[in-house]
Amino acid sequence: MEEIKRRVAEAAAEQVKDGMTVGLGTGSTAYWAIRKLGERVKEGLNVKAIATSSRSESLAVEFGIPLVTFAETDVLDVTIDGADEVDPALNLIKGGGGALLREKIVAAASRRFVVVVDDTKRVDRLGAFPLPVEVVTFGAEATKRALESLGCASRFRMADKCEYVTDNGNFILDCDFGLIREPEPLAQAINAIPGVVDNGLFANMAHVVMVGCGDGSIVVMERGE
Ligand SMILES: O=C[C@H](O)[C@H](O)[C@H](O)COP(=O)(O)O
Repeated sequence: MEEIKRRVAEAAAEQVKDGMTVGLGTGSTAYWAIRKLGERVKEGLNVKAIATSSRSESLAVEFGIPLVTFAETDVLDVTIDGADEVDPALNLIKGGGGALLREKIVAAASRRFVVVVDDTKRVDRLGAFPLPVEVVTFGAEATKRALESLGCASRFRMADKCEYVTDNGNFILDCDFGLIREPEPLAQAINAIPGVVDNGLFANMAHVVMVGCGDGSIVVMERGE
């Protein structure tokens, strides 16, 4: 599995060109893209990057990738990130690693959003993977009840017996909505709840999904406009 992730993530990192500003995703697949980009920087590739989490920021520093901020950057040329589920229309569930908010900000600011996954992430319909929703800590129980009124069962993500806290100081509620018929309206309904910061549904955002398969091939799914 690691080999499949490595191959697909490195193939995406190979597409980065000199002078680009790159969004660095988060997770075990994005790791390989960051690592490969670091190797290319050592060979002379000139890029700048914005990371989607403190973990990826540390990796960028470790691998020698120069970092910038949104104070210096309006638009990123490309972002390479993983996903927890991908449907045939390239809608995604993300946030299994808790980084969904920064990932969505970075993806939304990118000309091209490239998603790298292994083929176990492909589904006909999103929702087997519980949808991560980032909520502010104040009133989190009330936000949980409001979310459940939309028709899900939810639980706070835990880390070492305490609520998991995101890079932004918020909690994550993992929400089981069952299979999701219409991702975009659900994403909007969730984000309309006071206390919700954002959710892990990335509807109509990915431009390309690169899928690493067990036989060594890479399937490229492009979004139809
Ligand atoms: O918050 C984490 C991100 O959305 C990840 O990109 C996602 O969970 C996929 O991670 P992995 O490549 O480790 O399966």
